[in-house]
Amino acid sequence: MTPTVSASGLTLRYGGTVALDDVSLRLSEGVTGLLGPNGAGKTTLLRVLATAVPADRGAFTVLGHDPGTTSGRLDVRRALGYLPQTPAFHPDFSAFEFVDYVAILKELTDRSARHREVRRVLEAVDLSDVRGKRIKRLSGGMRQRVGLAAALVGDPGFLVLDEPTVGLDPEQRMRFRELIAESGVGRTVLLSTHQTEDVAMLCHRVIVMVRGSIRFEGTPAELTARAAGRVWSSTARDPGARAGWRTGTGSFRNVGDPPKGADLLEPTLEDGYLLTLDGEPAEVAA
Ligand SMILES: Nc1ncnc2c1ncn2[C@@H]1O[C@H](COP(=O)(O)OP(=O)(O)OP(=O)(O)O)[C@@H](O)[C@H]1O
Repeated sequence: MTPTVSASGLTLRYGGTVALDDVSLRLSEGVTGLLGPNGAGKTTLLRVLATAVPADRGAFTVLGHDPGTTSGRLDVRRALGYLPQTPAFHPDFSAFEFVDYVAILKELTDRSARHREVRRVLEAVDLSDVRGKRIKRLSGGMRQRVGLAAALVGDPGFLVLDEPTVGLDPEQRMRFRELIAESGVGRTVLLSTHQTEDVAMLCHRVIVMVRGSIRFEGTPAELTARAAGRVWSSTARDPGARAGWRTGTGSFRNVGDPPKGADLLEPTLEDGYLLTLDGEPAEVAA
């Protein structure tokens, strides 16, 4: 697939902390999930790609634009929709007013065309009915949808979403996943998350970051396959297990190096992810 976003050698330090350590990647149309433990550098990578903070070293392009130049940076920002981890809503704004405000910042100067666009994105995230309500009166799920609507203003080709499903109940999360999946049609979406189900359900590619570096890049099926033959059931926690827990049925589910003749279980993406975190060598799948 043709890459729409390419980065090479991105490095960023905060004092003695290396938040990004020589990160290179290629993204294409569709939803790519970014997994990694707390402090792995996910937010930092998203902020760099969203031109919110410059890297110390390295380069990247977004839809052919180079943010290393002043005009290229503007072009990247025009092509970008960014939903940060904690969006800075003005709580007294209505959903419409907030998205309209973002549309003004995105240089949609013609008032009636802009209002049409604001109505379009609010409709796309299913908020038309509450567009006049103040943001402080909306539920957490609705607020996240206001943030997504703001990110979608102007139909950006590259959408960056930082943990958008955090704090949502299962029903809201499912609805939000549907919206992200729709947003990924004909567009490049990079989504950071701690939810392996988000990745299993809606991503066509997945990147795993650990301590500022990319540990794995490939399809969700390839990440799951890393745990093939390495998940098993037992009556007590197995010493060969890198992770193991008692399940609701009373038996143990173990992930790691199974003993001979172990009762193997079907692996999940989470199992592949756990093994990738746990000192597995880096792997970049084609
Ligand atoms: N503004 C900052 N000043 C100093 N250190 C920072 C700053 N932002 C991030 N860091 C550090 O850089 C590293 C990467 O942080 P980052 O927030 O990118 O990780 P993350 O994978 O997004 O974590 P989380 O899942 O908890 O959001 C961490 O060690 C963090 O403490």
